[in-house]
Amino acid sequence: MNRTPQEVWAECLAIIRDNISRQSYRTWFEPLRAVALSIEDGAPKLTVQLPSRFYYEWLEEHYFALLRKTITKVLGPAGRLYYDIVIEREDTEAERPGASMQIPAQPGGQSVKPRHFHTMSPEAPPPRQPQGHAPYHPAGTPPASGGRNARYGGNANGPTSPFAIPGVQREVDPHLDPNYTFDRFIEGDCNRLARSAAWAIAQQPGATSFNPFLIYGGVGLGKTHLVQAIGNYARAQGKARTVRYISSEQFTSEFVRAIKENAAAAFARMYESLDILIVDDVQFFGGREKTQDQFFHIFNELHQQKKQIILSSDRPPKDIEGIEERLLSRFQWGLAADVQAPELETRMAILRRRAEDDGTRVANDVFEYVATHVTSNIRELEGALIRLQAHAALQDREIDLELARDGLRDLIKEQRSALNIEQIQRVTCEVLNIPEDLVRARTRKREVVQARQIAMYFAKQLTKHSLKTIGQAFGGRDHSTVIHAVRSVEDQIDTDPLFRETVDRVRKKLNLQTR
Ligand SMILES: Nc1ncnc2c1ncn2[C@@H]1O[C@H](COP(=O)(O)OP(=O)(O)OP(=O)(O)O)[C@@H](O)[C@H]1O
Repeated sequence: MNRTPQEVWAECLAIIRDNISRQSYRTWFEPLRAVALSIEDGAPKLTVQLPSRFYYEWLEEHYFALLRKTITKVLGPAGRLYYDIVIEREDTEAERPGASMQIPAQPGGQSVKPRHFHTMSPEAPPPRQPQGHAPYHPAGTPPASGGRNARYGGNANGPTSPFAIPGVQREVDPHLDPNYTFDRFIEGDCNRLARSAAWAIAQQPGATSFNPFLIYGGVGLGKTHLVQAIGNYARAQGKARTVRYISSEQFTSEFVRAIKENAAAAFARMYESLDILIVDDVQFFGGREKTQDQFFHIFNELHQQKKQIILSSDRPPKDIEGIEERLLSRFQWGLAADVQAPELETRMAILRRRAEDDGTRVANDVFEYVATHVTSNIRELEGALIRLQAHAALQDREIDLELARDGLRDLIKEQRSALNIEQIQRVTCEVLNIPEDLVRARTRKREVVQARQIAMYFAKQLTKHSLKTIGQAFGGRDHSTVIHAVRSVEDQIDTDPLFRETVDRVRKKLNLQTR
């Protein structure tokens, strides 16, 4: 082979460029570099370097078919494409067994970047979810009696209860929103564990050790989306016949109604017949003893039968109040995974994806502008985009930076007055490039302590919270730790120019949030 990798890749790029928008090309393909061309087992193999794992995931998700077609055209049907992903060093590596790698320092005095070779050939794609949502059809006609799904009803009060319609075989309404799919869920550091576990469960509901699977995290961070994606996927792929998504509040009112209508037994039987039960916001079971008791029995029955239970909560299981110990401990039998506020990169990707799905043209810098300013949660991020779409439609204009500034002025003002400790933690961690949860964790690693102290310093400067409240927000530390942090930051600002520069960068970014 006497062509260079760069020449081959240039040929590929020419094809790719003709097939996608200029903006997508610039974002996703221009930063890629061809690094090797070889023959392996008689097949030509081109290796391109990607700036991060994020690119890899994005390319695989969005451009897999195009890449395969292109490589086949340029290198022939046996041609293969390999990715070489440069992964930024994670400060938590030392704490994660198996995640660290011994890497030689790169020439040129740059900070060491671990390199991780991840190979991917177009012939061997990762498992992918088919597009769309297949309607649920029970296999054949439901059994007349005896089958699990046939066991509804027959109660003295007639067919008023949704669980009891004598003689009628009912299909369980899954209550799933078909838009909540894995395909539409953007993965980032903030949700990686939860997303991976959800994906594994969707392949084999009830058969993994993640049973129950509990996702927890703040408002609007994708818990409902992810738990429903499992249900949608499992149904579409025939991995589960009966799925039901329900919020804990709806479950409670259904139960209350079932009792009133003398249909509690039918209620329980219906839930116990499910292949997958998804209960959202389980924290609202708190204080409802009868409902908890009923749920406890359903839980046990399903778990014993190796049926999948999926739960969500706005806080970790140990912090859920008013729930009986026996139920709480069951919540922790499987896997509890958190979702956190997305980092800038993920916020931008979510916006981009939403705009693409809606077929809205949005200037590239608008994504950055919106994602920089709307940081609280994904629901608000989507709300900001909808607002811009409305402004653009009304004014018959494209969504550019000027329109974004105008359209979001009020929203951003609101955010300004609402700068809170969480935002300060998030921004500080983004600037210092450490995972946000570590500032609330026990770790004493030097860089984490530094980020924690800087965030405490700004929390003291920029919010009206007491030292005690600030300490609490950093993993339950006391007020003296906050005083120490503030002094330490002030001292270092005076004595260490590099440190001062770091603090300034955080301050600038915080100002950006509030401008
Ligand atoms: N990672 C993601 N990728 C794409 N869209 C997302 C992602 N996370 C959340 N969303 C979208 O953000 C919106 C809010 O998400 P969702 O309702 O799942 O949040 P939640 O955590 O369940 O919130 P709540 O606690 O208020 O119920 C939804 O429209 C959802 O599709």
